[in-house]
Amino acid sequence: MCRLGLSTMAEFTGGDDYQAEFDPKVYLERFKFGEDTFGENYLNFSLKHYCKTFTSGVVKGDTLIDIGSGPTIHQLLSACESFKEIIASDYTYRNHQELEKWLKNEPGAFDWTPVVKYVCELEGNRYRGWKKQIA
Ligand SMILES: C[S@@+](CC[C@H](N)C(=O)[O-])C[C@H]1O[C@@H](n2cnc3c(N)ncnc32)[C@H](O)[C@@H]1O
Repeated sequence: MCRLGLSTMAEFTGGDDYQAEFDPKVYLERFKFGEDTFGENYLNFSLKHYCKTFTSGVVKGDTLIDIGSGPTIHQLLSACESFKEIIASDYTYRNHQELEKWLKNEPGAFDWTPVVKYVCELEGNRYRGWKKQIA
């Protein structure tokens, strides 16, 4: 059994701290392939595990609700084929704005193309223009 003491609990970052301090643009820097070693290591690791989890066929259903999506979609890519609907959510308005910008293809939106292509390669190239399916 895992017991969390008060000192451990106090280290969690609260929603208001994210609202005040979390900068989506800075966070997104780590999702640029080929530009940052730490970010690339994290991305490679997490994408491989998301792929393994969702292509296993064990984790699937009608609706997936992602709590604390931040300004990112990488965590949802491999889940697209396993759920009919995916709901991304976050506490901060700046993260909402960043995702909206990407959804609407607005200038300055983060370019997820290299990440999407990498995930498609991991999954055996099942790239089928999935963005068109986003409502
Ligand atoms: C470190 S980011 C993770 C972003 C993304 N899920 C990823 O894997 O890269 C954590 C996110 O959780 C959000 N968050 C923190 N507390 C939350 C809460 N109580 N409800 C919803 N989102 C929350 C923050 O705004 C922040 O965007």
